[in-house]
Amino acid sequence: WLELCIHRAIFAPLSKLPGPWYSLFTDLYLMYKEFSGQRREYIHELHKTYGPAVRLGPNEVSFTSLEALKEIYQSGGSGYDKTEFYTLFKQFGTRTMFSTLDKGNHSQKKRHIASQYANTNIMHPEVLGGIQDRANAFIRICEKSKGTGMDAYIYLHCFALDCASHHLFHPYGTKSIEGADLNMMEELSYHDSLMRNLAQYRWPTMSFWLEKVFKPRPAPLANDYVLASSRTSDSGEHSLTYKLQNSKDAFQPIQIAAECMDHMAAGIDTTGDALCLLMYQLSLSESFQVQDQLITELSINKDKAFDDLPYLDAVIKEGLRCFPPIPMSQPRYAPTGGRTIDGYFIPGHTIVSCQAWSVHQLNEDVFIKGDQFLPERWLDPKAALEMNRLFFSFGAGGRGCTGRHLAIAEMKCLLREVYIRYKTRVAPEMRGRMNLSDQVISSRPLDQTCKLIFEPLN
Ligand code: HEM
Repeated sequence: WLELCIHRAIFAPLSKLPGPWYSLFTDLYLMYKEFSGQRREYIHELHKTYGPAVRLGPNEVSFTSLEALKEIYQSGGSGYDKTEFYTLFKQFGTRTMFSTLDKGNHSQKKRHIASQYANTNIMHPEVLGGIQDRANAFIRICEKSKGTGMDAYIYLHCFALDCASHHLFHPYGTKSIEGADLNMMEELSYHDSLMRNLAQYRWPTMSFWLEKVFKPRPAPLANDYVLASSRTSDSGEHSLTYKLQNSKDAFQPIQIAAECMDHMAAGIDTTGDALCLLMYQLSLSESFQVQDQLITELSINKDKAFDDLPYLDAVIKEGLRCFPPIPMSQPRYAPTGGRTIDGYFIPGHTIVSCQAWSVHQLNEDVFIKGDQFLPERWLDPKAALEMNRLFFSFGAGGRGCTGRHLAIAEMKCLLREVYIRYKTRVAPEMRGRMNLSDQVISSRPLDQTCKLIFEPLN
């Protein structure tokens, strides 16, 4: 033990990195922060104290610089391989594109999937029409609320579920906004599986016993729905099911179901939370001026496509920058032989990562007043170019978010339909706390409720 401690303190390459002294010897304190839902903020504070490269434990380092982000996530196209952390995201016992660890297997799967998420496919009437239909359904709920507080958290998550399932299974998408599949949205979004997932990740050899203490999260409605819908033989040509079923026998039925389940889960909380956190911010009195400017842009450009509205684009970008739905570390292994990152030698198999929360706030030369919600910052093309390089809400490189065009189309479509008709403000009876509550990799509003008032314009 003494030898090991001396080695870690003096000779190990990570001893040259800045970080708290105890991180040389143990990651117990990091684990305590993880289990108490404070990992993201803990790492953020460490970066504020120690700078852009911080040792988190004897085998783990976090970075915030552009150089590190490019090296870890974009070098060679897809960056470094994922760690076993992603095993937590297997579906039906199967590795999906997201939970595949190595580059080779990942790019094989991605070859069959990516085209269905390309912007040209998302803009096809079959896909866009589905999003528009769901946005119209959301507006009907706003109309019904008649100026009283409506829980936007619920209906925005329903919107996200309906849009994702439409893209996966068209014409068998859910209709949770109307109430038919509301239980499925609740089953997928209102759960508390942080402890179970973290315990499984940290002590995988004890899985058998952990299963007894932390019961698996049941999702019978979603499982049945996905298993049945992914087997239908008449799904739309632009849906993911169609593409996977016709991918030259590359996917077995259970793999198709697993992939679809993964994308449905990936699409609900991310897009739902992003919209909820953004609409809440817009509904605070301090953002009324932003809201007014958005309303003006929409009202004088009624005939324009949502992609031709620069202020709408800036509002969404700034929302995702300030409140990234995946604000936490995206862990990767340094390749065999080690690499130099940010001027430090990092041995092979060290866990390295960046977290969007810190990347977006601590690069103050690029994100000036980074802790403030200022959509205008995206209107200057030169500044936007710099900021885009550090924009990490969708990850980066070949393993970044496949669904980003779908998510952006959903967000633009919904915000346009809302702010062309309504001004929103926080309902007086709103008691829910909107602070970010960390889950395993994503964060969500702490109390999972957000009451807003939709006041008709004119
Ligand atoms: C605002 C909404 C969204 C955000 C912020 C978001 C963010 C992300 C991020 C950060 C990653 C990379 C995570 C990592 O490497 O650890 C990711 C991956 C992924 N996302 Fe999203 N996502 C969003 C919406 C969606 C939607 C709507 C879908 C599909 C319906 C989707 C499907 C995926 C998939 C399949 C991956 C895995 C990509 C791969 O491994 O190649 N996402 N997303």
